[in-house]
Amino acid sequence: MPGTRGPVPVPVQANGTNDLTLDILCTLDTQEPFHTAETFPQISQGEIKAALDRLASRGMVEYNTNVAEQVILTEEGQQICDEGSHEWKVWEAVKSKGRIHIKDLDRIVGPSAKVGQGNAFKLKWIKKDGDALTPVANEVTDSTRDLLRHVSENNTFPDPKQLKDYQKRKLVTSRKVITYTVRKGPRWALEIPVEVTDLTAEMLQDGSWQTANFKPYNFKALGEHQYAGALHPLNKVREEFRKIFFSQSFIEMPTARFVDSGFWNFDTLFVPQQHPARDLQDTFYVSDPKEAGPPGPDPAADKALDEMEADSQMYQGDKTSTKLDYQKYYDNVKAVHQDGAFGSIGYRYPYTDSETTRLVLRTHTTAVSAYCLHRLAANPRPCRYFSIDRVFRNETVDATHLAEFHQIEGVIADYGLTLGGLMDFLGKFFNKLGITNLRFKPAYNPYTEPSMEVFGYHEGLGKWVEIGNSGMFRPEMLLAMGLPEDLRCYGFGLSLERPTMIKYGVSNIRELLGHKVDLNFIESNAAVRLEKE
Ligand SMILES: N[C@@H](Cc1ccccc1)C(=O)O
Repeated sequence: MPGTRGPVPVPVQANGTNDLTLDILCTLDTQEPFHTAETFPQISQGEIKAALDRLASRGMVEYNTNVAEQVILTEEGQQICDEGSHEWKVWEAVKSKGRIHIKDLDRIVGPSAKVGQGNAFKLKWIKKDGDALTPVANEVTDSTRDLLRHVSENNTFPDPKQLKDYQKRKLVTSRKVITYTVRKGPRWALEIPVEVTDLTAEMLQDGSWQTANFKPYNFKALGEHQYAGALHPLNKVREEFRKIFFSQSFIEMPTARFVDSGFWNFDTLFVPQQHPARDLQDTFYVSDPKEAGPPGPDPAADKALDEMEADSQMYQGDKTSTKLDYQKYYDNVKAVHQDGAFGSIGYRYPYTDSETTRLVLRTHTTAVSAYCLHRLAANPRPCRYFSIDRVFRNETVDATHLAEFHQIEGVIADYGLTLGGLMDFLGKFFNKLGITNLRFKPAYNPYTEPSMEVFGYHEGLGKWVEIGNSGMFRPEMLLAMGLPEDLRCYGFGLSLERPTMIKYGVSNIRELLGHKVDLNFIESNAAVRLEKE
C-alpha cells in the first residue's frame, strides 16, 4: 500500500555489544586515525572491510587501504626458531659429547644431521677426526635462528638480499596483507543514526522530511538480476547465416508453408512417386485436411518476394513478366515423370495425380526453392535466394537426430554457371564460417546433376564431417518450369543444428531443442560470430 510504509529504521545498537561497527566507532572516538592491523589483529580482513563499508557508505568514517607484503615463517622455519638451526644442533651435540662417531650422528641429532653436518663444517664449528667429529668452536652464534626470530617478531626480513635464499630453503614465505587506516568521516557520530529510505506522504504533511536523515543513494550497488527474454542459440546462429546471405545479395524465400503438397515437395523435384522417401516411414502425411488443391500461386509468398525484390539492388532492371501457367507446369512435370521430356527419358511409370495433392509436412525447404524458381520463369534473370527454416522427417530420434530440424538452403540462378563455379562459391561461403578445407564427394539427388556432398575438416574433432549437400538443378526441372535453356541453377543445403551444436559445444541435440532444454543455458549462452574478421 503506497504511503503507509514508514521509514525503515536501521537499528541503533548500544555501545558494549560486540558489533564490529560499534568497536570501530569507539576506537575512532579516542584514537584518530587508527590502523586496523594494530587494533583488530584477530579479525579477518573481509569482516573489517564489510564493517568499514557499512560506516563509510553513511559518511561516518573514511578509510585508506594499505597493501603490504609480510614475511612469515614456514613450518620448518618455525621449528628452527624454536629449537635452533640444523648446524647448531649438530655442533651442540658434538660439543656436549666432545666427540661423536659419524655413523651415530643420525641417531643422536635426528633428521637435521645431514644438512647440519655440512653447514657446521663450512662454518668451521666442527671438524673431522678420523671417523669421528669433534668441536672446533667453543661458542657459536646461530645467526639463522636469530634471523628467523626477527622474522617471527616483526614479519619483515632485515636483509632483502638474503630473503631469496631463505625462501628457496623454504624457511620463510611471504603473504599479502591488506589493512586499513581509518579516520572520522564528514558525518561522524558515535552511533549509527536512523536513516530514512522512503519519502512518504505523511512526512510531507507533517514536515518531518525537513529534518529527516535520508540514506544516500548507493550508485555503486549492483542492480538486481533481470529476467529478460533471450534468443535461442539456433536463432543466434540463424541470424549470423542470414547476415552472410544478405551481404552477398541473396533475398530470403518465404518459408512459412510448413505443410505443402506432394507436388511441390516431391514431384517438381523428380522424387519418383514410389520413392522410399515418400513412404510413411520417412514422411509425415497430414490427415486433416488430407488434400491440397491443384498447384497455384501462393499470394502471401508472392507478396513477400515482390517486396524483397523491390528492396534489392540485384533485381532492378527489366520488369516485363509473362503470366505463370501453373496447369502447364503441372503437365510438364507429369510428362517428365511419365514419358520423358525436355531431353530427359523420364521414369516411364504411370503418374498418379492423387499423389501430387497429398499434404505433407515438408521434408526439405527445396520445396520452397522449386516454387521460387518456377515463379522466376515469369521474368527470368540472374537471382540469389536463401532460406533457413524448419523441415520434418519421420526419423528415429537419437542424440543427433530429431523428427524436425532446420535447413539452410541457397539457390543461385545465372547464365553460364558451371560446377567449378559452385565449388568455388561453396569454398568461399564456408570460408566465412571458418571452414577452410573442403572436399566434395559425388552424390545423388533426383533434382540435381551433378550432385555433391560437401565435407569440411573439423579442427576440433580432428576429422572430416559432412556439412552439406549441393548440386546443379537438372535441366528438365528448370525447362519444365519455363526457364530459358541457358539459365543454370546451383542449389545447396545444410542443417542449422550441426554448426550450432559445434559452436556451442552441445553433443546431444535434445539439449538444444525440446522439453529437456535447460532454460539457464538458453539465457546465459554467449553470442556467436560465424564470420571471420
Ligand atoms: N534438399 C537437399 C539439399 C539440397 C538443396 C538444393 C540442391 C541440392 C541439395 C537436402 O535435403 O539435403
